[in-house]
Amino acid sequence: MPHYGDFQNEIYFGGLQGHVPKFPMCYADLEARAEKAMPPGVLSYVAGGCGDERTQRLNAEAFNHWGVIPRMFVGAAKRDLSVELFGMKLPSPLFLSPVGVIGICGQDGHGDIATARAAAQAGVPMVASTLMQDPMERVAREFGETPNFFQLYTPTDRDLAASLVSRAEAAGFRGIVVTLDTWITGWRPRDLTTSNFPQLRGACLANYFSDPVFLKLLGKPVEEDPRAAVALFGRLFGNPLTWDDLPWLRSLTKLPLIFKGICHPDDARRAIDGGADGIYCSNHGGRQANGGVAAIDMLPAVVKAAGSTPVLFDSGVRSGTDIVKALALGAAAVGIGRPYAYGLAIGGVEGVVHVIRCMLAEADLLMAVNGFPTIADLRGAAIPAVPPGVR
Ligand SMILES: Cc1cc2nc3c(=O)[nH]c(=O)nc-3n(C[C@H](O)[C@H](O)[C@H](O)COP(=O)(O)O)c2cc1C
Ligand SMILES: O=C(O)C(=O)c1ccccc1
Repeated sequence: MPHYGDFQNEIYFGGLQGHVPKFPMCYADLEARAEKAMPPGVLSYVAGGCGDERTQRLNAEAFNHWGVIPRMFVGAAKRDLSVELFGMKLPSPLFLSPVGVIGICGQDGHGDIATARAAAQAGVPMVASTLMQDPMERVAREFGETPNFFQLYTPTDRDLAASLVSRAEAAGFRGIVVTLDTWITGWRPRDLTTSNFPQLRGACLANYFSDPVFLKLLGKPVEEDPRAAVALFGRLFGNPLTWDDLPWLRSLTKLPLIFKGICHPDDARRAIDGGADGIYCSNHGGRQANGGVAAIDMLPAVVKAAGSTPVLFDSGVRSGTDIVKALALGAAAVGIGRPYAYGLAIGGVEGVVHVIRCMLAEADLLMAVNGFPTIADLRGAAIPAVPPGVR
């Protein structure tokens, strides 16, 4: 079985033939290339976050709070990065987090389709946002063997919510991720400065505009009155859910149901008691609330509270090293948001696959060097980087 880390040999041996990689090899270079490739409005929307973005920065920096101590004489010559999630065997623990403008991050305006193709090629699940530039049924045609998930922004209209979920089931998605932290958007100075919110300009609304319940509520074809259609989206988008809504959400599907945006152990416990199959620990990459704790620092308590229920994680993951740390802190699977959006912007399908390959190669080689042949071996291996008492 080939290892993800073999990508390194491919690059060095390619160098003997005079080749150097076409795409950036680290996050800083990736970001810099994407800044040149993306239209300013899309770039600021993707790159930005809430307030002065201190939580966004802290998400990435806080990985420095944790470290893995290397183990010797393990001989981790063979590694297995596969995980089992909701009864599905995945070749790696990485997934692509939902990005509700991915449809317009690439050069061709069909970024959801490109991402789905990259997911299929790399064997890495895509969590597809409710906000898509092409309808979910079209995007799902690209999935191949890779299981993928549908992320629901629960609209205020319950029939519309039910319709979106049943369409996702029919299209072949393998789980439903309900995002809880974004029924209203956080204060985002970069977008406010330019009065720019892509969805309110009609971008990425294909799942609404193709939905029978939405069209019935609109009462006329979208083409007849596009402004009214966007306005209706604006009115229906955000549902400030409470615990009372949980039984209804659970009743919508028999697929695995995962709640995204959970950072408090009590919320994890209560969601599991209410029938959640998975908990998704995330602070939305610092886009929603500023001034909070870094997501990675909240992961251990959420994992402990979740017990045997799998905990997915994202926010601030920028490298394979970060993936390894999140796994060591108990994540069942680890997501990336901005990194693959930048990959798409600079290289389409190939760019996303490149970002995935770099992340997994680094994670695999780190596990080799540190003596952890499987993810199960990694569990519990991360400790605070500054041991108590030293600070
Ligand atoms: C441009 C952008 C759009 C996003 N759209 C969604 C979305 O539609 N649904 C959702 O649940 N999360 C959304 N997120 C949050 C991501 O799923 C994820 O939590 C976050 O990007 C992780 O942080 P990272 O970007 O630091 O990796 C979005 C993030 C970005 C950057
Ligand atoms: O921008 C976001 O982070 C996001 O998740 C979103 C997507 C659509 C509408 C509002 C917010």
